[in-house]
Amino acid sequence: MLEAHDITLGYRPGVSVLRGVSLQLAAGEWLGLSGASGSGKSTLGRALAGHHTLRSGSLQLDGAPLPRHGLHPVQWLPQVPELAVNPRWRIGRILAEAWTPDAALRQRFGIGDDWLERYPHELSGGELQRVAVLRSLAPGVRYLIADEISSMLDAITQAELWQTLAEVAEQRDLGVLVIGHDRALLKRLCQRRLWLENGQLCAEA
Ligand SMILES: Nc1ncnc2c1ncn2[C@@H]1O[C@H](COP(=O)(O)OP(=O)(O)OP(=O)(O)O)[C@@H](O)[C@H]1O
Repeated sequence: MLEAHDITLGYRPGVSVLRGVSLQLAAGEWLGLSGASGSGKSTLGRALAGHHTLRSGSLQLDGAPLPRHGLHPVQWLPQVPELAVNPRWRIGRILAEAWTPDAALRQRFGIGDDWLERYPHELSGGELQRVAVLRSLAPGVRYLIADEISSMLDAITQAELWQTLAEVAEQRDLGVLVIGHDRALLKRLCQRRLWLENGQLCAEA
């Protein structure tokens, strides 16, 4: 279980983007998160993946603090995959730095063998997003924060990406927090959905 207890954080002194936010995400669960633009969804997603210093509150994985070093068991996947990869590395090296997915899994994500020799700018945004998703699935990763990851994909590629991710998540019992503005998509993917407003979370129907 991934848990946030009463977390508060912000960027500017005296201004908190999140104010006492608590949530629980179980292994194997898909949880949706939406809210108006600027409400703090990405901030919360990055915080869960250990990218922010909290002003107060805590994060726990199975009742213990999250590790400070090594592979983080919670991986944040940003909308813009360029943020997740080194632009000067070829795709093969980008993947290998995280782990070595086998050819069958690469194929399930539609990643061609010839891509491995290319640089990130030599792939489309949607292709690079699939690389970033596969890269995040290293053994030891338990939770994914999918922050608007499919909004730049066409409908068919989007459906294929979610289908593949759902299969892998089920096999590995991964918990997934899906952040997005597309409420129909969140409703389809997630058993439970939350809404972020004024720095606080509430349940969404
Ligand atoms: N690095 C930063 N430095 C300062 N302020 C930031 C930073 N990142 C985000 N903010 C501010 O924090 C608030 C929350 O931003 P965040 O990106 O978390 O919102 P969001 O709900 O994900 O928005 P969107 O739906 O538009 O992606 C916004 O007011 C934003 O301007």
